[in-house]
Amino acid sequence: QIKGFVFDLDGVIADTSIYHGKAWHQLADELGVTWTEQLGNDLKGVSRMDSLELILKTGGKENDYTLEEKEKYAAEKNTNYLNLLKDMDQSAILPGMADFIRSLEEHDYKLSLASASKNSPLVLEQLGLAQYFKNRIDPSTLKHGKPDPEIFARGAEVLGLKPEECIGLEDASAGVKSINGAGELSVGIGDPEILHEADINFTDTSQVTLDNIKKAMDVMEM
Ligand SMILES: O=P(O)(O)O[C@@H]1O[C@H](CO)[C@@H](O)[C@H](O)[C@H]1O
Ligand SMILES: [Mg+2]
Repeated sequence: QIKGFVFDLDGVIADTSIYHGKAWHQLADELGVTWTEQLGNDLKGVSRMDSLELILKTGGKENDYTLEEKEKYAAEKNTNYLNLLKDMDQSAILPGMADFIRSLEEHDYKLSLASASKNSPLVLEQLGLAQYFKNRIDPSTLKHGKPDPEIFARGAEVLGLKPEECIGLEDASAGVKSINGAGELSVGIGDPEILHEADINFTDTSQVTLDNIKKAMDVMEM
């Protein structure tokens, strides 16, 4: 029986993936690395330093910079990202997500947040959703980032639930892998071809409701 929901943030609750994409694209241009949609997708759900490493590797530049220089570039990207976030308000909550989160609370489901982003407390504040996510996994305490199961496994633990009592929600394939690896039921939001490993697929957040999830679970005879 499902008792809890473990949420990714960027691209699931908040329309912030585009801002991360823009800020990484800006940096890739500066570093002379060709930006592609595929690269943009591959960075989704991946921690800041792992994202930078992925960009450098894509450009064959992974050995061109010292750790110090890499940290400087990562900080530069974050400054650009925070600038893009400056005017963000509750209108950046993805369609249907505020109602969905409220409906979960009304039905006494437990909620936790499993985001790779160190900016998630700020984003939740700006969206006026912080009160729903008191159980937030601090990504700086992780040994391994997504697609490793650690963050979603801890997302269930912090709720005092078993993985099989939880549903994880993600927009990134690295995130779906993490949910599956943790033994939770995975809901993939976005292109079903990219998120083909998800147990349940919705093309966009407006379809994510308790009813639709129950219907999909009935189809899976869960
Ligand atoms: O720079 P933070 O905001 O700490 O981490 C971000 O987390 C995002 C996933 O939610 C990921 O897509 C970005 O590449 C990463 O920079
Ligand atoms: Mg995401």
